[in-house]
Amino acid sequence: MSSRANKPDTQADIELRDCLGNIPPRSFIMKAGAGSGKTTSLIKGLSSVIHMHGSRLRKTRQRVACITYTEIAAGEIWRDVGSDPLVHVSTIHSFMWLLVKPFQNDIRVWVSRRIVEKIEALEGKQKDYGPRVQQRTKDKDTRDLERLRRQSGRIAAAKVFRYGTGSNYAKGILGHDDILKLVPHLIAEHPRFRTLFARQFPFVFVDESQDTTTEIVEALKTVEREPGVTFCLGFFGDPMQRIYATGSGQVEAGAKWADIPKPENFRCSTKVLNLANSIRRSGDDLVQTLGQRLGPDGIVPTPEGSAHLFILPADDTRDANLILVREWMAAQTGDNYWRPGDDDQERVKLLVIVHQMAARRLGFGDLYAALNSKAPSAFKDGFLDGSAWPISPCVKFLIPIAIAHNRGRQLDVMQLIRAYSPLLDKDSLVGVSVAERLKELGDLVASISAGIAGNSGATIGDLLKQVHNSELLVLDPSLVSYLDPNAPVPMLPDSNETNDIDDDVDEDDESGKELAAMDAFLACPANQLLAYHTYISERSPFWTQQGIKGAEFNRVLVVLDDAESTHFQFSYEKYLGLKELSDTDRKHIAAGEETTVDRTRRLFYVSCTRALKDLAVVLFTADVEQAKVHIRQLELFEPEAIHTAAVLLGA
Ligand SMILES: Nc1ncnc2c1ncn2[C@@H]1O[C@H](COP(=O)(O)OP(=O)(O)OP(=O)(O)O)[C@@H](O)[C@H]1O
Repeated sequence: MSSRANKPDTQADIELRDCLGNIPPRSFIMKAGAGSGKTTSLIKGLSSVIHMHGSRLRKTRQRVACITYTEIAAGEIWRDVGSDPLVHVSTIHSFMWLLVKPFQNDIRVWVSRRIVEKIEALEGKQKDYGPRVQQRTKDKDTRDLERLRRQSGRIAAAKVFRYGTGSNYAKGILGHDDILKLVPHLIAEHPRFRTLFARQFPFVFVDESQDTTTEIVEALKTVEREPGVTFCLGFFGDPMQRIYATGSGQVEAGAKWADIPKPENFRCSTKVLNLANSIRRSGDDLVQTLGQRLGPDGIVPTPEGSAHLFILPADDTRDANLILVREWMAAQTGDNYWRPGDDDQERVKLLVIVHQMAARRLGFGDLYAALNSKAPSAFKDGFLDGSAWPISPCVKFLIPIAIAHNRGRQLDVMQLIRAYSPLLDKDSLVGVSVAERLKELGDLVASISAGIAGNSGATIGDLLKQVHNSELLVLDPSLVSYLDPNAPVPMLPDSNETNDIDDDVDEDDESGKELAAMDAFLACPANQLLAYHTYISERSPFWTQQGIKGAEFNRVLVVLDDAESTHFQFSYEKYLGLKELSDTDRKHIAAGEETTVDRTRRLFYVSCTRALKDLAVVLFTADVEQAKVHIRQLELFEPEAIHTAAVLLGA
């Protein structure tokens, strides 16, 4: 077995084993900070289940389920438990689909009801149209309603229901969102479903539980409470590392559950850990201690490391100053890898929330403006990790396939088609010559690649319409609604226009905002997707696909820059007390709801705690001196580790 399963036991691992060995096994939560080894404990826990209960589980054809955040994490965990078939590791969506797939009749009933609900919601919306609702919103609603009514009439014709990336009920395809709603519904309404679930998987562990939706957490807890079933549920998470608004944050332990603390940090150097603890002081006050690291020759001392803050002017010296910071860090730490080089990605992990000006410089200014400036908040959030529904098919399929095609990696092209496209499914090949279909696919891929990685001048709208019309992908219905042939051709707004709006803006007209954002998005040149992809996969603190979450790097450079930011979910200046809170923030505080400050603190915490040894934080701000005086009082960084441009002069 691999290294993670063989890490030395901590007290938490011993308590976890006690839970698993208890008769009946006891459910638990393990809440612990960054780098505390939660995933390591989870893997050790899975190994313990195999060891303690394996032969019984095998006889009764039962398995242990482990839910993780990404396919990549799932693969790593499964390998860490020796690829044991007793353990089923998967993402939440795949796991939920595995549970629900055999219940085809119940799915059909649910889908019919869901369409009726959607129709009723739209009809209700139409009745309540206020004077400000645009005619285009009304037309779109009418088209959506017609589509839903058509689908409703065709449900009976769907032979089986399958799980896909987007949903198309008439074709029997359920999307991600459907699965996350369907399963909690079946769990809540059908005792038999709860019993069968627990019988199949008597142990269920959830990693990164802070980002698991509240509905799923509650549904799992309902199974755990079912009388007469044996079901051991374990949540591993850290509320301070929640990055999605839909995440449950802190999972509360049930009455008889164990609440297992894990106070050590095995990842960060002493200085980085001190900073991490300081960041949490204004949050939930969780304090971590240095974990004792054991090497083959005994205890390995924790490196002292460093955590520096550079407060620098927010002007056109930014890029030059970032290079000077790296030079300074190299000289200070004696680590040459701080200096820029050809293999820069391997050297320093740069984490930054991009803003309008940077996006323009990096080559995706229009795309940024479309999905940020006046866009609904769900688009802004999902922009930073590629999960927003307009852009997600581009991130998952169109961009990777264009890259693979251009590099001549045919195997990767085919793998992507097999994973995402229904065009090679058995059903879709009935009566079609395979050679013809492959030729059709080849042409489509070439055209997409020319749009994204070539100079065909195609817009994102052109590509998505092509994908939709050829049925290359099943797209999310929200997106389909904009690709309708009757929808007017979108126009690209002037990207140099200042689109900044205050965060106190009226949030009521979300449909109007969505229309405007989608117009701009579909009109964007498709070749901006490549630059955007480079940003999110290399610099975004939110990129979970092969990710920042759970990842660690020797040298981390975190850039805090609110300038021109239209991403009001985050503001480093508000977090650091350099900018006044808005009325909206105050309203949220009064209502006990989370604020920009809470979200930014979590983002800052996740970013800083990726550093194994040395960390440089660069704050670009208008008034450097005032910021320096203020930040010193916060006691986040050690006073001698707070610098201004003066320190860089000799670098
Ligand atoms: N018991 C241990 N002894 C020594 N090192 C450990 C131990 N447990 C974990 N580690 C090491 O600490 C680091 C962090 O572990 P892991 O990724 O499991 O933490 P985590 O709590 O899941 O992190 P995060 O929540 O920040 O993503 C890894 O390098 C891991 O190998």
